[in-house]
Amino acid sequence: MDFMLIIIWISIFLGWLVYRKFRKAFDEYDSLGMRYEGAYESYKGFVNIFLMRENFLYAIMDQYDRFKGQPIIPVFSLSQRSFLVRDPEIVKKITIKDFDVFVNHDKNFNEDMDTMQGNILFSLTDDKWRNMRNILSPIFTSSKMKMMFGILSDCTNDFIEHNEEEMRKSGKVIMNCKESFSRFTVDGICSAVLGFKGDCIKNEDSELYKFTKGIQKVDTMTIIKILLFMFARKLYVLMKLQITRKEVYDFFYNAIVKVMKEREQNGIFRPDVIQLLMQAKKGQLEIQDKEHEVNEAELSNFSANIEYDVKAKNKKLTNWTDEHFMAQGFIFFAAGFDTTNILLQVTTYSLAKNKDVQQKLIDEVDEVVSALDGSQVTYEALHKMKYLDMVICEALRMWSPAGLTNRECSKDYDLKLSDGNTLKLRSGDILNIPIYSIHHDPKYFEDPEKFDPERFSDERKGSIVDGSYIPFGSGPRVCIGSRFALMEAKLLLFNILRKFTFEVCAETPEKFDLKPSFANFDLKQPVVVELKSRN
Ligand code: HEM
Repeated sequence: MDFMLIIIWISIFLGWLVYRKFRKAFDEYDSLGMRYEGAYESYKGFVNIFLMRENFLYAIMDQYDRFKGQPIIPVFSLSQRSFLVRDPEIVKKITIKDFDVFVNHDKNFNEDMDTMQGNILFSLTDDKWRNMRNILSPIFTSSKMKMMFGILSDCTNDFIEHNEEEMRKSGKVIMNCKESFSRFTVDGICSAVLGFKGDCIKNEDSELYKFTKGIQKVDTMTIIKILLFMFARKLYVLMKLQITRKEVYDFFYNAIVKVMKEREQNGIFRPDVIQLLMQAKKGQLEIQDKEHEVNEAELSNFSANIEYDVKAKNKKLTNWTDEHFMAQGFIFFAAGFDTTNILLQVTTYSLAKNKDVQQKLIDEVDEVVSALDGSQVTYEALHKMKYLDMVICEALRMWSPAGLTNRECSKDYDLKLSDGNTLKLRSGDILNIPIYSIHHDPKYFEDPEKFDPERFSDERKGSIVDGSYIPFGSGPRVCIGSRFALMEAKLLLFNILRKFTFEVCAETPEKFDLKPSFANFDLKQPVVVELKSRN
């Protein structure tokens, strides 16, 4: 038989299998007495995302918009019952008030799927998560951030020197923000987490940079593996498949496990995350009491998160190995460079397009610079900058690099809804929290497509509905790296605006959109701006 014909028959068969799953899932929803999108529309949406015709965040937003007035929508999922949360009250309930019922993220991404990704903090569950979160939390307190501030300042200086050099050579700098900021964030995360200088900013041909670009690449092979895991899990496990490619695993094994051993043997100390992981592993790292209180300097930070106290119920439960700590190093690295890179891109674009906002920010930068009297900006001075925080908050609202998170329900639970109904949740149900959609809902943010940092001014921020602004998630499971990301982005923006302005140029896109993808937040058109010297 013709090879093409076989492929067509296999595709039809797989399509039918998927459709059958949809039908089965929706038969379940009929008893709930709620409106939901029919099997055919959901199937179409799912296929569009998987064939990379649309970005998943836009598809979710479409669904979110079609069900105005409904606090929660039953949605299709391949494995268990799944819902899309539309009401910030529910967000608060499941992430904070009744956190103990909703401790875990969707458990689908587990050790069976990938030994490394299944052990990252995001994937760990129940007491294992509690225990690891407790171990890791001290790494991200303000005192440790201050320790890493110097490391990041060095990377910032490299960035500025590199662009000044470019300006001297060519008279102007047309900056491809994705490229430039990802070189900066790889250098930053490399020095802060892995403890070695990446040199990606200054070395155009950096091998490390080429390698890191491929770390999170979702290629056809990865999609096939994910589908196989979803539809034929036993076969996937039998074939010993992994999502993380071997070269990525080996890189982190050498950079973390081997380095930890070397440092241990030779008594080497460096002020980086590996060192903190080594201390954490031995139980030598604790949050000082005063660090539980919100740091005075951080009170002006609207987007900074408070660390919750989460204690594992069974303290002796875990036998962590070096590989478990390697998984945490990996996620700090992987989560650290892409998210902050996106934040920097969208902020830069918004500043170039909104000259009045940029000028106001430059005025604040200049005020701080004159108070510094020629010295480098400090951690405290940076965190007291209110307008810088407002600008970052608004960029995170409009284009939060993590547009979706979720919680899994762990037992039967009556979810009381604002429309007076009760949704009877079952153990295993997934509640998706569409961060991007909520941030763009005019009910919570008037004129949501307008870039308006004033929403976060002292006068107006009080009117933001609790649970509607969640760029880093919410509750005890909130992003552990938020302080690091904010510090890194603010530090670079401060130092750039000290010397340059961002200008729209011929290559700057008129508007920006997300690239079609089923997992990634990536911009369709590269953000390009001109850097103009302020002298
Ligand atoms: C602008 C930058 C970032 C954004 C917008 C962001 C956003 C998020 C969100 C929305 C979550 C899920 C929270 C929830 O479910 O409630 C999360 C979790 C997480 N993030 Fe981030 N993140 C950023 C940067 C970082 C950085 C720099 C790191 C590490 C250095 C990091 C490490 C993590 C980890 C480990 C988790 C899992 C936490 C847990 O399950 O306990 N993130 N992040």
